[in-house]
Amino acid sequence: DGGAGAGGGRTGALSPPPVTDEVVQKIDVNPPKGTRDFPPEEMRLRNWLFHNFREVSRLSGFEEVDFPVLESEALFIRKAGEEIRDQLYCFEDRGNRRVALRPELTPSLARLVIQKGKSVPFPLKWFAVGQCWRYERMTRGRRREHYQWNMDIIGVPEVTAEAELMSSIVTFFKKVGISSSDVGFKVSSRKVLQEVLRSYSVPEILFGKVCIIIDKIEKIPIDDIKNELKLVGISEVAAEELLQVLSIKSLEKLEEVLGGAGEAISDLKQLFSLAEKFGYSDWIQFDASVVRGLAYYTGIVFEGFDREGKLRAICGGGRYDKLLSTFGGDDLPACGFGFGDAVIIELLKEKGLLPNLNQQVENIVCALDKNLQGAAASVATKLREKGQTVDLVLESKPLKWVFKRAARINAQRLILVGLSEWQRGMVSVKILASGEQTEVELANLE
Ligand SMILES: CC(=O)Nc1cnc2ccccc2c1
Repeated sequence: DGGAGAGGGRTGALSPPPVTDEVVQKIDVNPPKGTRDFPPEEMRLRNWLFHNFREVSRLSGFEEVDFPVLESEALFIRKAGEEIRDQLYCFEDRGNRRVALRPELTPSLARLVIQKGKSVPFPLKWFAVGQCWRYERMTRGRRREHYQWNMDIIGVPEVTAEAELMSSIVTFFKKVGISSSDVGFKVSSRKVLQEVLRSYSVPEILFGKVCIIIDKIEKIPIDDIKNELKLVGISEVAAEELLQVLSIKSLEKLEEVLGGAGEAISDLKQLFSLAEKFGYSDWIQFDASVVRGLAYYTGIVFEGFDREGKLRAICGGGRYDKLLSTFGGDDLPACGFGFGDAVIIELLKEKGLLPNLNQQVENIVCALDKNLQGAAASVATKLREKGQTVDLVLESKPLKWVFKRAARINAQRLILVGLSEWQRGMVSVKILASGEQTEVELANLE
């Protein structure tokens, strides 16, 4: 209702409601539309997932970085008609600055690389796990935020960098129990598109726009694709040839069409041979229709997909050799990928691979009467100093309540601090699995 809230009907300019400490109106306890809370159970799963992301990145010698979730809007203004641009979560702040919640991490990473300039040792191998935002009409009921794992290599022009990145993703999949019969990577190069467009002397500046249109190939009718291509100035003949080439599923066929001289073929051949050496050949396949939906990719592009075809892309990435120079930096070769936190969880559910994560504590410590609360606290501290996890009962509770809590938090041991034992320097220790109960000297408790 806006105006008539707490302070009764207000006239003239809306003034903030009077600060009162009683509840003036029931607030909505749900998180904002399209966003999630992470109560303990969900947070354990999220931590498990992010721990695996970080372990794989560490295994490959990558260093973790992070950036503000809020960036200047200018960082994301691209003219190629990307969906991520239409859904930018942008606004004007109180200093009248145009800002945006980041929709992806790569532009921030590029900004930091340029900021660091020559002071960092190339090649850079950086990774990040960060929340990304989009603002889309809730009609679609989709989430407005998700977390993305990114790994990027800056300063390596050869496709060994792309091969290394895909190797890291394969390592992650294996680590969580996913095999090449569950998922695969569709791999292509935007140089395929580039070579076809050049043969029809289409100006380079249309390249990004054409890629974004082509990326919608499985999302909108083919006639709309042709129409959009015509609108940006691609001739019907060129569009036909483009769509023909995009249906090629083998490198041999592609070589027949493009000839063996171009970079697209040599990059892809090198990549497939490296995949063999890395040992993940059975995970990847050439598919010329993969272009990805981000305008800045310039070379190899890849996306992880579930072989049952039930889910959206699991992850995606590629080479973006021009992004840093468009931000005014040096012309630095770069490649990377983004891996969202949503589809992978759906896939793990489908495959019955979700880990069973419960709260675990080693000890629950309880005073048997309230005069021993201090004693119980000293026992808890002693155990914690030894690195043991302790849930300390903070108020006097009936034993029935303590046993119930011990079971719920999966405590291994119940430590009871009773008066007669305490006076003899002892505490009572009950192993909850076996029920075995013993008296232990405080000094020997570990
Ligand atoms: C499946 C899912 O949650 N996707 C998702 C959710 N939020 C986003 C926010 C920004 C960019 C991409 C996003 C993608």
